[in-house]
Amino acid sequence: MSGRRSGGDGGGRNIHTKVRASKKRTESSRRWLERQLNDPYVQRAKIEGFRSRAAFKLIEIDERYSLLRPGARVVDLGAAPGGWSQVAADKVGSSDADPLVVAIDLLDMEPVPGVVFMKKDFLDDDAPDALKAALGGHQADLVLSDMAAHATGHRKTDHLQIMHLCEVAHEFAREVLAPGGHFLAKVLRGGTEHTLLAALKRDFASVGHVKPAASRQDSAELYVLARGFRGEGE
Ligand SMILES: C[S@@+](CC[C@H](N)C(=O)[O-])C[C@H]1O[C@@H](n2cnc3c(N)ncnc32)[C@H](O)[C@@H]1O
Repeated sequence: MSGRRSGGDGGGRNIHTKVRASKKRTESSRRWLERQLNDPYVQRAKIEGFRSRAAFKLIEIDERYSLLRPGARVVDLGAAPGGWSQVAADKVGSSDADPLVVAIDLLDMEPVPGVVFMKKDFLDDDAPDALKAALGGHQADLVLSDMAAHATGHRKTDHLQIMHLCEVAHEFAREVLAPGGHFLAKVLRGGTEHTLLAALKRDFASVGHVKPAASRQDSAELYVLARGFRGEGE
């Protein structure tokens, strides 16, 4: 009788698979760390007190399109850790006494002055009403979505997940935006973003894609910007 137990080979293969997977994880963590250390936006975010390098994407888009006007009401979907909320609150002049920015995320977020935050899944049925209540019955001038589901690494799946978030965000924007309001949302290149553009063109006067410099050039990330909401039912 062989000294090997029947599970021996399987166990051995399992260990090799685990070692390979662990090496792959270590390698990708090493690459991530290297990228962080060499990323000028990560350094700038630290120096300028922003929670994320993503803050510079919104700053850059706003410099080009003037979306964040003083007094504007903003909804920030997928807000954590809070870079976009910081930028929005600062530019619209939001304060805790008169908050103009409402934010939501699955994850917790350290408080940002002038931002009403709720930890919640935006895809929950009651999320739109909770956000509207936080807006105190006011319409919004800008709906932002930087939401991204946890990446699976499967390009098509990641693309479809983010497009779904974006479509639901568009539906929400139709319900809360004031006429003339704007919608900015993250998408990933991959095919169906043109369907979304067509849907947005029915509701907004001007629709297009934006790729800010702070968005990594080797990533499929893009932002769809729809300006000049025509108003519900038009
Ligand atoms: C790229 S991060 C946002 C970064 C943020 N704009 C900033 O400047 O710090 C994407 C966020 O989307 C959130 N998210 C993804 N799916 C969501 C969902 N269904 N509901 C709420 N938040 C979601 C994630 O938890 C994550 O924090």
